[in-house]
Amino acid sequence: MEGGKGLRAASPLHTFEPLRRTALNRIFAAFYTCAIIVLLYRHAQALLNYSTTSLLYFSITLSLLISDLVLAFMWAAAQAFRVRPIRRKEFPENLKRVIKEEDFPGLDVFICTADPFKEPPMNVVNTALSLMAYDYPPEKISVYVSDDGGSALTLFAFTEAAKFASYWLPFCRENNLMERSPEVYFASSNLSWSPEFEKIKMMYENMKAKVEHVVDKGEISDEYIIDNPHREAFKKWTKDFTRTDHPAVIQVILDRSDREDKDVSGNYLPNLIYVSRQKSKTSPHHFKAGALNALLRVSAVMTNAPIVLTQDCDMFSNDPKTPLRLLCYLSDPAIQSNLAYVQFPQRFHDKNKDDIYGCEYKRLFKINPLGFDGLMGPNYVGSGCFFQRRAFFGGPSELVPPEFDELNPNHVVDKPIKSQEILEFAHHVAGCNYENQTKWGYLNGFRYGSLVEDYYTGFRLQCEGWKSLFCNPKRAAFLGDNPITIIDLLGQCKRWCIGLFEVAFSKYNTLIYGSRSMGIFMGLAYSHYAFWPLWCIPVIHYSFLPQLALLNKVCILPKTSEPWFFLYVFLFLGAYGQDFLDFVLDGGSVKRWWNAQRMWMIRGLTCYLFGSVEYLLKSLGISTHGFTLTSKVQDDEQSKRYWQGTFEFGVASPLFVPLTMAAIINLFSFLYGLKEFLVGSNIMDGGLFLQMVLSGLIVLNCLPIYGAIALRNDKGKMPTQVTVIATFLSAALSSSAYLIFNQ
Ligand SMILES: O=c1ccn([C@@H]2O[C@H](COP(=O)(O)OP(=O)(O)O[C@H]3O[C@H](CO)[C@@H](O)[C@H](O)[C@H]3O)[C@@H](O)[C@H]2O)c(=O)[nH]1
Ligand SMILES: [Mn+2]
Repeated sequence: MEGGKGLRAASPLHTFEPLRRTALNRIFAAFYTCAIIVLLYRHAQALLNYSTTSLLYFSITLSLLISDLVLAFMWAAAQAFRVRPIRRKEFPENLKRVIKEEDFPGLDVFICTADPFKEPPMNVVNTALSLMAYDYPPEKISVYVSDDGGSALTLFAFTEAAKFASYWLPFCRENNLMERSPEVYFASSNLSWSPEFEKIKMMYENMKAKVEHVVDKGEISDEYIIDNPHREAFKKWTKDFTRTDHPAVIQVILDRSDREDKDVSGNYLPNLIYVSRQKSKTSPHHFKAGALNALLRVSAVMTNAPIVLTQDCDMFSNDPKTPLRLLCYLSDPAIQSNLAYVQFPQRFHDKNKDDIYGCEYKRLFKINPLGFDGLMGPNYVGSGCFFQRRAFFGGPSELVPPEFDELNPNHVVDKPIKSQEILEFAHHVAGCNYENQTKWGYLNGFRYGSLVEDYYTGFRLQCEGWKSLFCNPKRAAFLGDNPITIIDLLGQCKRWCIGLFEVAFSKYNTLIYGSRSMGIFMGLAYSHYAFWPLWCIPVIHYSFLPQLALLNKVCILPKTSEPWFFLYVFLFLGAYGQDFLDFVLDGGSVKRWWNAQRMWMIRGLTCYLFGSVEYLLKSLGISTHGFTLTSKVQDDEQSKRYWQGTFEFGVASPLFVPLTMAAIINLFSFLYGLKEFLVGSNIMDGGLFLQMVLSGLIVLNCLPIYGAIALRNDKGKMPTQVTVIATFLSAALSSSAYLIFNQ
């Protein structure tokens, strides 16, 4: 099929094709729907026959019904992704026929960082360098670094990076490098040696050592800022300057209009601007969304490029031609006029190993691997996403103008960025009280009100009538790291759960408001994520109830001799099998899929549950919950264990208690069932077969947890405290179950 109408068919800029599995998906969905209806009918019938059964049986059926309803809802919502999957392709090589390089749009890059100790400044520098070195006219690029931690260490790292950039950028261009993050490039194995290479490598190592030394010491001694034009800026870090209370610091580190800021080969360098917005304990700062809105304004005042790229500090560019792929869509007037954003996937820089935490789940969770034309592209996932600036100011047909004309997306900046006037105004719009009584965060810019500001903003923009695209080239556009300890991973996921519920239960809820604004399929697709934490209901039910029943020889799932048995088998294999196929057809390995489904189970027993509870407490006003940063520091020992495929527990967190309990109870019920089977009791014919299989599957999933409880002695093992508490609670739970089942 042909995209980009009006272009010669011989040289399209982009195309898309529906995937072959579409028809199969739809047929399967029809069958599966029937099966779900039959299952619900079975439950309803059992409930109605209540008079002839016991209260116990009634409650078990009711609780199974509730979990199955959640499963059915999640399954139905996920079908929105499967009705019309497409795959897109871009042809950047055809661009030169439609657009000249001097007509390329300007690009403002936003890099967010918030804490020099959790997000090492050298990582942030590498991200920035990889983007500054894009294969794009450097005079069209401006890189803005948002430092929410307000740290002089970060500013220092960037003043050093700027010096290095004037060597690094020409080096990348002349050698046509693909990896333009120096750290990644120098660590890669296929390097060709040359004197020039040796020189630049030395330079990088020196800069890195210097920056890391300063960060380790935690302060910048005077000797380091000698001859530095930024000395004045460092003076802003007075005694009273704290991360939560400080004035705005905006420092132009590289200025492309400055004749001195050229690289060693005489080419322009991109603008590089350090921004730390003003913070005060008395005004809300809205975390990352607030930081991005401050950047939207500061960049509007200084450069106002029509395209904005948002980037987390731990995700670097892996393909210098990425912006050209974007242009393939923007050069198509039919698409350009209502396109809010193009999202690129962020893959994990995983050294080709299988990640025990199934890191690909992040991809499956947030980015559907396919594009959904007419129905959906993807949601915005916070990083690796190019926006049209215009999208932040009202729907495609009506502009919601900002307070000042200077912030209007159509405004043309006609003064140099270092001029007094521009700098003063930039500081003004970065003020902590600037947003009071304005539309920022509500009608303009990144939206406030949810800890998943990315998901929420993408959703709201699409409700306004904007479209989005998913661009999934073979070579990943961005690579980054993922947490290597399970507590970091679950903490991150808990924050997402709270944020998603904030959207699900707001007046902009995805199901009603979403379906009304964008149609039922989009509403469902967004709901699949908004109600994500609900997974904890079926996961917890199916991890405890059938097992406790098994321990008491009570049969709560169909017997092998009943026709219902086949219904259960179909429902289970159908959902699991389709998930497996989607994963594998998209290039995932079997082992990765296994890891990903294990993490799904673990999340169900941990962060989905705790996230839901914390959301509840938060909405009752009992507790508050902020944006807890994910740590990007890689402890050597932890890294080693992680890459050996060992789960990293280590901290005594309540999050691990229900998980350990499930591990214990499933092990016991499975062993009990096995014993009964071996001594020849008729428990299998009695219908406990499904319950046995379920326990067995969970035990298999829990193998690393048994290891962490009993076999390991390193720092990452399950803390004894957790094991003791979980054992105690499991004993209490099974005793109560015994009393209930045998009353
Ligand atoms: O007050 C804050 C908090 C965070 N950040 C930045 O936000 C980014 C994401 O934070 P991180 O701790 O890495 O969270 P993750 O869970 O890894 O982030 C995912 O989830 C977030 C929403 O919860 C999205 O914003 C991110 O883009 C997405 O990668 C980082 O660059 C931070 O520096 C800020 O700028 N200000
Ligand atoms: Mn992150």
